[in-house]
Amino acid sequence: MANIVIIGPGAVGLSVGAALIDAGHQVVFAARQAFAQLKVANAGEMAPRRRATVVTTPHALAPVDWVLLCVKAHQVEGATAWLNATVGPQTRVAILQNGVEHRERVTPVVPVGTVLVPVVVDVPAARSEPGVAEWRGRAGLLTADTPEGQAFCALFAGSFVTARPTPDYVSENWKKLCVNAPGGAILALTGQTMQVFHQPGIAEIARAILSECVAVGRAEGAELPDDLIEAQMARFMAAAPDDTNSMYDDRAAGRETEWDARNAVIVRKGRLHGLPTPVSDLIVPLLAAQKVGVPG
Ligand SMILES: NC(=O)C1=CN([C@@H]2O[C@H](COP(=O)(O)OP(=O)(O)OC[C@H]3O[C@@H](n4cnc5c(N)ncnc54)[C@H](OP(=O)(O)O)[C@@H]3O)[C@@H](O)[C@H]2O)C=CC1
Ligand SMILES: CC(C)(CO)C(=O)C(=O)O
Repeated sequence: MANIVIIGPGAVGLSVGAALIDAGHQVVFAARQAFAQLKVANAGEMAPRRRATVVTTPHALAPVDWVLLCVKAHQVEGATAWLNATVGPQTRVAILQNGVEHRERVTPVVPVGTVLVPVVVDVPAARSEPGVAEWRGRAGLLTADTPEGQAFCALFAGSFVTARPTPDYVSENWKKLCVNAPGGAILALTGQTMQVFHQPGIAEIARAILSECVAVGRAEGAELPDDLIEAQMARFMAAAPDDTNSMYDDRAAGRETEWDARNAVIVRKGRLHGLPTPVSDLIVPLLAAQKVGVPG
């Protein structure tokens, strides 16, 4: 049994937290708002009763075996007090986020030498209220095939989450960005669900963002096959019309979106490699200009 603190009890944090409780670990949720019960289930299924241990102040915490950082990419700095309270010399910090800059984001806010475990998250999920989340159909996590990646995956043995190390983490991480960069931006900018991909011109924009992501990912060392673009486009076109994603959910609620981690990153890293990213250049300022506090 491991002692685990989950910072950020949102859609992903609650889902993986429920799995870790099922796997027999001591799980504490570090939250801004208290909740007593955890109601987490696969869509359409009854949530089993799980008691939640929740703390709302970092002073109530001490260093643990594992910290799972599940806040949004732009919320990492805001989680510093929680990290200060929970990370000791033996603590490993798993970063469950989208984007490809997990280490760059978290290294400045943890003690030098802290073991970081970036995680590719394939858990489509939404949180409806504190303590309540629904995941949709699959719950997969990927880490690098390192001793700490393996140790992280072992935490989920016997739970509904499938966690596994991959020999090519960089490529898997960029493949996930190839889903998130076009999907998140288009839904956040249009305020529409996945049916928008069938509107005139939208698929072309998605394909262009995807092509830029593939080119930059390859320059960063990811092995991305030639057929990835059309295979991903086919998945977008076949998505259920009312399907959404977390950028859509954030925009719909008037929250800040992860445009920097999912789209500006393509521009940033493209520049480093001298690669043109004209469509991302255009959409990033539009995403950045979306008004926080105004549901869209
Ligand atoms: N949702 C999804 O389907 C998927 C999401 N991801 C990625 O996983 C990561 C997490 O996403 P998701 O779970 O959807 O995000 P959510 O917005 O649902 O959850 C983030 C949580 O972090 C909390 N939080 C933010 N700042 C702090 C803080 N300073 N102290 C304590 N808690 C804090 C928020 O609290 P509060 O409610 O108080 O704001 C919220 O509960 C993102 O990088 C996302 O892109 C990856 C795959 C799928
Ligand atoms: C569920 C999925 C894959 C949709 O793009 C996602 O990562 C997100 O919503 O953030």
